[in-house]
Amino acid sequence: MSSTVDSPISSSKIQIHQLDRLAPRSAFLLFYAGHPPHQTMISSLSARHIARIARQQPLRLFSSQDSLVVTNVHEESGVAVLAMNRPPANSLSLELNEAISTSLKQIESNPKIQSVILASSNPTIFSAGLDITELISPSDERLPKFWNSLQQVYIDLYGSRLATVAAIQGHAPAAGCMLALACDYRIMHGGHGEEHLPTIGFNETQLGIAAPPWMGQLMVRTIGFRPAERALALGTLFPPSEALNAGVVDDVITEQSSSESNEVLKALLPEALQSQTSNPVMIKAYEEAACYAKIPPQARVASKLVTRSESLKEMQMTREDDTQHFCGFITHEVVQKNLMKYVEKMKQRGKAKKS
Ligand SMILES: CCCCC/C=C\CCC/C=C/CC(=O)SCCNC(=O)CCNC(=O)[C@H](O)C(C)(C)COP(=O)(O)OP(=O)(O)OC[C@H]1O[C@@H](n2cnc3c(N)ncnc32)[C@H](O)[C@@H]1OP(=O)(O)O
Repeated sequence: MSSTVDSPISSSKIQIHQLDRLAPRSAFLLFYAGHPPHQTMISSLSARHIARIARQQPLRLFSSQDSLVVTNVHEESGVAVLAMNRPPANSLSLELNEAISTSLKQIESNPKIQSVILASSNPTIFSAGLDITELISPSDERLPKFWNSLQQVYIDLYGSRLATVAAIQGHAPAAGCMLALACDYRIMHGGHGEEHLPTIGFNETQLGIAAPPWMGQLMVRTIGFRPAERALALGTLFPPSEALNAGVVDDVITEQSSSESNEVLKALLPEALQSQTSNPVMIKAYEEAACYAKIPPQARVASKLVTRSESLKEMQMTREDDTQHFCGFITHEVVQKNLMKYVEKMKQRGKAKKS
């Protein structure tokens, strides 16, 4: 039996073949059909349930407003988009980390896809790094789980079989910068005038904490030992042109969006990102992603392994120690005080901005 479901959020039609008998593969099947999935909702619906609803009425699989991550695939070009969608700042909570990892794996399971653009539905913030509220007075149970989820995002992104392109529309401090550095290519927006420059970098020391070794090493591998040593110690946040000069990003786009929307981006971008179809960072990110997608995948992946497998192995070997260090460090009284002060300042700044 086969039935077709009209998706209310995209014009694509989903073929559901004998869904009742495909329980464990239902999410995969739906994803495969080019439909942007919502992790929680798909996993919470049984295949039998989905099939029953599908026969009766149009199926609403997710609402892009409340998805932590929104994705879409464009099989013709082999490119997918995975966009963080956690207002107000895409700060990385346990749940957002898990959603990024799950979505990336789902995209990887589509053999027609060779590249993914990591993006943000927020036009001025790529990601504000770790959700600082996860670090303050944390529970003994959640803190290691949280850190593990971040390590996993790094492992999944850095070791992905896909070519990964970061479309950095706005700020990318700390773990936000880590996400970008774990990609294969980084394109940053040049900002809108001197007063509104986005920045990228590891600013941890400014919070009274230090980037963990694997994050610090990622910067070292990206920009070289001496510049990284200095940037890590000072907690430097690079504005776009400095980020380009230092090699933190590969490209900076200064042109403004045009009024004409790009047809491929219209098909590629999830609903929550449709306002970005004329965005020059997105256009460039798509061009780069499509360019990577044309390279024979075995060769591309083999070359990635040459540069990344050692550090990934090291990460796997030291993962547990790293979690212990992190939990010990974060729960230290002095660190907790520093973090509280930092959050207080952040809130004051927010209030001042709003008043
Ligand atoms: C030797 C062994 C050592 C072992 C140590 C091991 C581990 C240590 C772990 C260290 C790892 C740390 C990694 C991190 O990622 S730490 C987090 C760092 N992030 C930041 O410092 C960013 C803070 N935010 C900002 O600077 C700005 O918000 C911005 C991103 C530049 C955006 O600025 P703007 O556009 O002006 O927006 P607002 O400031 O008004 O923010 C909007 C909104 O979002 C809230 N928010 C922002 N960032 C975070 C965050 N990181 N976590 C939680 N919430 C955040 C902010 O409070 C505003 O909320 P309201 O609208 O409610 O006011």
